[in-house]
Amino acid sequence: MEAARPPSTAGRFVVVGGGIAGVTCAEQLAIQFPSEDILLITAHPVIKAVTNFKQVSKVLEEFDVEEQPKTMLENRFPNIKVIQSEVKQLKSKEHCILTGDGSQHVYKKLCLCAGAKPKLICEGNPYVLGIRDTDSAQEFQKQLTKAKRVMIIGNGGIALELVYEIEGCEVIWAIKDKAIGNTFFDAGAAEFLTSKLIAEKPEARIAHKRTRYTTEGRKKEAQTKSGAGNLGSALGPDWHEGLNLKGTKEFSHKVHIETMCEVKKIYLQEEFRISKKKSLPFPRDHCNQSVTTDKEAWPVYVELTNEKTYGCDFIVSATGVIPNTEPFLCGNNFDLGEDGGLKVDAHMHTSVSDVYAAGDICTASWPPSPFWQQMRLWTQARQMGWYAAKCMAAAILGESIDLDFSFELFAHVTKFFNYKVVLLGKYNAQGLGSDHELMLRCTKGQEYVKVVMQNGQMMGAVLIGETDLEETFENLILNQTDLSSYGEDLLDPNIDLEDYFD
Ligand SMILES: Cc1cc2nc3c(=O)[nH]c(=O)nc-3n(C[C@H](O)[C@H](O)[C@H](O)COP(=O)(O)OP(=O)(O)OC[C@H]3O[C@@H](n4cnc5c(N)ncnc54)[C@H](O)[C@@H]3O)c2cc1C
Ligand SMILES: NC(=O)C1=CN([C@@H]2O[C@H](COP(=O)(O)OP(=O)(O)OC[C@H]3O[C@@H](n4cnc5c(N)ncnc54)[C@H](OP(=O)(O)O)[C@@H]3O)[C@@H](O)[C@H]2O)C=CC1
Repeated sequence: MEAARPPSTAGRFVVVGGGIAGVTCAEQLAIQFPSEDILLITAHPVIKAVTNFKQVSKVLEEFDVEEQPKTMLENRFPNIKVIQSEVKQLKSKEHCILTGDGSQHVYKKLCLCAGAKPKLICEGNPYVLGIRDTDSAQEFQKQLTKAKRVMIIGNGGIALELVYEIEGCEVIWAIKDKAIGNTFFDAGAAEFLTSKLIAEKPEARIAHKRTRYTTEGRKKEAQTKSGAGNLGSALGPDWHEGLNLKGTKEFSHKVHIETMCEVKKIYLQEEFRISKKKSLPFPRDHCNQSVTTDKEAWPVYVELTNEKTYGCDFIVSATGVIPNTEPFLCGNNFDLGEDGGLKVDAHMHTSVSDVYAAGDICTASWPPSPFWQQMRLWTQARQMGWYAAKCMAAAILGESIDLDFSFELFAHVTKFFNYKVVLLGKYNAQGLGSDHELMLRCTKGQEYVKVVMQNGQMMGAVLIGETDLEETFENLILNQTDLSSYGEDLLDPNIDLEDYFD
């Protein structure tokens, strides 16, 4: 492909953030403008790079993610210069950013990819941990090695992974909902998975084809003190693989689930003792014993809204994320989404001139395709970073650009409880109201297949286990094939759908 003309506007392309979104954006800009310097500014000494990218179907993709020292990126792309420094202030009117090392960088187009941070149930409590980056994951591991009981709050991705991975430590899992995994599953899929949580873990794990995560860069940079506070990039698939998530005891799983409750109050040991002396009415714990009879003196106690109180060694707040817009974007006039992200239009452009955003920091604010929704995931960070670079280039070159195809259909491949999990389209009938029907096929311990249908057309699907249906279903959703004549036969395992539709 012929290299694009160097843009004439003053300043250069600047990307903030060394996570998947920022690195992908910088790489793509470097490819499009080989004779231009691209500046990547990131708070952390290691960057995240996508490797072994494979488009496995129209929308489903597989890739590995590596933590790398910044020099590896600079060697691969000599026109990318990485500066390790925290951005302290954006002066959008002047088109410049100020960094912690006292420098000022003028940009012609800027892409903000500063990610997000954990939204904790309580700030400043040393017993409440959030997990975001390698440093916080290591801190969690350190605490776990001394723990007999931990409490996990939240019902999304991190909680699902932790309750399955933690061994040798009692887990009390408190969720707001009736069933586990509300961000990914309905009650049926939750029930299918729950049996796996109660069973002993098999010795050998099944290897699944999926995104992999390696920390080569981190090992190489192990001696480097990041000084980046909590500004590391987010972990991702298989982040726990290299960590020994074992407590002090010898059993594998011991998970107790408290449903439909939230945290009412957290007491440190001393506060708890004082309130006990005042003989407040103490709720009962999961063994149906009053906590007052619990012989253990726990460092921290959690009172739930269902009137139960549990003592534990520490609490993991796996309660979602908040986009990293504070404090460095203060004083600029960004439109924010309800979730606190920078609103971006169909060209990944924010409400501020020449400023784009991608990944966890942004809130997609274009009218979405009927089968897509934003979720703060690795795949979307990569797709947005790549597409943002394309849009920045198109704007400089005065070209038009259509919304990328990856935003046509939501597609996520992951692994929960050692099952392969594929989510497609409106997999939980999001936004479809009551005007839809569900079809199910389930073989206990083996597979769970759910499709969401509307007017005889497939709108979404949840595939758990080795179903091999993802590509066919992807096509059925994208093509909006009329499936009304198949009725329940659509999920008949004796019918080879591929023969019909591929
Ligand atoms: C524990 C965990 C497990 C996950 N598992 C999965 C999974 O299995 N599958 C999946 O798809 N997704 C998963 N995710 C989500 C996924 O990791 C994120 O959606 C994705 O990595 C976000 O990428 P990003 O580039 O937008 O942000 P980040 O990776 O957070 O990168 C942000 C970058 O910005 C830098 N930065 C921040 N502020 C500043 C500043 N002021 N100045 C300079 N630099 C700054 C940071 O140092 C960092 O380099 C997981 C997340 C977590 C926390
Ligand atoms: N395999 C994968 O794909 C994984 C993906 N991730 C991603 O990493 C990011 C962080 O993960 P995670 O923290 O689990 O975030 P998620 O957004 O996945 O889940 C947050 C959970 O916490 C609940 N919650 C929010 N506030 C409270 C509260 N005050 N009290 C109790 N529960 C609360 C939410 O309920 P509600 O929805 O009702 O608000 C939701 O169940 C997410 O973007 C996630 O998608 C993480 C791990 C694995």
